[in-house]
Order: sequence, then structure tokens, then C-alpha cells
Amino acid sequence: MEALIDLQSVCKDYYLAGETEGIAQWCKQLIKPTYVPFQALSSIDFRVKAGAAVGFIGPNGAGKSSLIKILCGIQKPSSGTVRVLGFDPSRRERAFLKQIGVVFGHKTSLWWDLPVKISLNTYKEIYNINDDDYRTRLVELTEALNLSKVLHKPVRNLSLGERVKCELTLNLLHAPKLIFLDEPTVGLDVTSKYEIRRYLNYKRKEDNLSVFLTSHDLGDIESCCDDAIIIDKGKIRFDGSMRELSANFKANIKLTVSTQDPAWSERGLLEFKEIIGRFSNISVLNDGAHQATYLVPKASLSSIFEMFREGVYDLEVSPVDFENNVVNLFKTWSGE
Ligand SMILES: Nc1ncnc2c1ncn2[C@@H]1O[C@H](COP(=O)(O)OP(=O)(O)OP(=O)(O)O)[C@@H](O)[C@H]1O
Repeated sequence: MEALIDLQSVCKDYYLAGETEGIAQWCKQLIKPTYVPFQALSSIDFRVKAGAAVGFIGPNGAGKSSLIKILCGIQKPSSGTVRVLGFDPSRRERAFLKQIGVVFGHKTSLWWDLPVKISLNTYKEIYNINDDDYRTRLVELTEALNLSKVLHKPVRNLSLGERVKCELTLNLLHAPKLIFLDEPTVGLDVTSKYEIRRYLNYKRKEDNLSVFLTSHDLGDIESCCDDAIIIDKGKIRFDGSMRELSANFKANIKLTVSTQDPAWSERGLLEFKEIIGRFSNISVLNDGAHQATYLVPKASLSSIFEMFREGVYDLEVSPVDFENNVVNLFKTWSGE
């Protein structure tokens, strides 16, 4: 069976104007510009199957938006082959565009000065959605995302959360097979995030909607995705299931340290921090004056316990949450 998304050796180079120093160089650059290539994506390979929900994770500047733009045909790769739903996205064929939805959390496709409903009605015509489907889907989306009071307001008057939910509505009205979401919940309150996550999960179950989601809020990925792809500096570092990723993380635990004697608290903790600083494989999660938290490989735990006097410190061991594990991965890679 053909994969929903199939990428082979995809690279993306951007060309940046050469740096100039002084007015002479600046004038020269103006007349005869020179460009320096910068590789944002380096030989990306992966496949995604139909019905999957993939969380695309990476630090700032890792290449996530560049890849999403390639996948939905907004920009072309410099080399490599891209197939999405069997199409070459860069050709922007109508049959391809009718099967995808694209939401960029910090951009809008809605008409800024007009009521939301006008944009939705226009999309209905563009996508040739029949009256019954349009009505049914709109009622469902409006109820699920709590939008009944906002459809008649001009977009410029909407709150951020309302706008993003309207954006999602717009991109689901034509019942796409695959939706790309680039930072859909950035700046949203917990309720709006919850509504979006819940609706995406519902659509996955109900209509086998495939989801390709990038978010710095790892709660979105944990709530909606079965698979994860991690990218760093334009290279894929992990491609597998969320279960495999979490299994990798089980090798670490969280160690919370405080001193038992409040009078000695700060000095005692400083002593602890100084000693634990000698372990190279331990990351600091929280460096408080009265309590510190570390991410520690389980294998190092016993040597840590041996080094500290019993009865002086409170050492609490607990599982590390997903977000702290991912932060730790990024930290490790940034040091490579
Ligand atoms: N049009 C462009 N011209 C030059 N460089 C670009 C262009 N677009 C992106 N880049 C660079 O490519 C790299 C990847 O950018 P991209 O926007 O894909 O990252 P990202 O992972 O989406 O980051 P963020 O999480 O901050 O949104 C960055 O270093 C960025 O500066």
C-alpha cells in the first residue's frame, strides 16, 4: 500500500545574502549580490501511513516549518522526492489540495475585516461542498469548538483562541484526509487547547483523519499523536512510535533534593550541587535555592546515593515527564 507521506533524501537550502562590513562592501553587495547557502533540511527520509497521527518535534530553527511547507506544497525541496497522498505537493494539483488542510497557528487564511461566516461560505464554494455536508460539518465543528457566538464577528475582533479554532474549522469543512498543523495551540488557554485536541482525536476515530502536527507544547503531541518524528538542525533524530520514545525515556528518573534541616538548607544544597556537578550525564531541571531537581540516568542513581550522607538530604525519586525528557534530548544534541 502506498504511504500517505513518503520522503526520500529531501534537502532544503536557503540562500542568504553575504554579510557585509563597511559601506564599500555594502555597495558592492547591492550592485553584485553574493549569496551563502544554508541547509535547513538535510537528507530527510520518512514514511507515514494512512490514519497516522504524527507529532513533529524539534527545537526552534530545527526545520519543522520548512518541512511542513514542503509537504503541503507551499515551497519546493532543493533536492529529493516528496509524495503526499500519492501527489507531488509542489504541483499544487486541485485533487491534492482538496484532500489536505493546513493550519499555521500564527497566520490566518480568514478575511481579517469580514465576519468569519463569509470566509467559511467562500470556502464552501471554492471546495464545492454540498449544502447538507456544509451544514452538518459546520454544526459539528461549531459545537465541538464552542464557536456559536463568534461566527458573525469580524476576524479582527476575535481572541487568539477563537481565531485559531475558526482556522481549524475552515480547514476541516471540506473533510480532508490529512491535516497539517503548525503550532496550532501557541498562546491558547487550556480550554481551547483541550477542545482542539479532543476534536482532532474524535475526527481520527470517526473519519480516519491523518494528522501531522508540530507543536512546542508537547502536551498536544502526547494527547493527539501515536507516532513521533524528532528533528534537530535539519536532521531526523528519531522516527518511531510514541511508545518507543517513552520507552527510551524510561532509562531516566527525576531526582528532587532538599535538605532536612531548614537552617542548613542553602549551604547544604550548595554542597550537594557542587558534588553532583561532577557527574557528566546529569541534567539540572530546576536549580532552586532550597530545592533542586535533576534528570538522572537510573544507572547512576546508586553512585549518587553513596556519595551523600544519609539523614541530611531528602532525596525523592520520580518518573521524568515527557517534556523534560525531550528538553534533555535537545540539550544533549546542542552539545554535540
Ligand atoms: N526563507 C528563508 N530564508 C532563509 N533562511 C530560512 C528561511 N526560512 C527558514 N530559514 C531558516 O531555516 C532554519 C529552519 O527554519 P524553520 O522555520 O523551518 O524552523 P522551525 O523548526 O519551524 O523553527 P521554530 O520552531 O522556531 O518555528 C532556520 O535557521 C531559519 O532561520
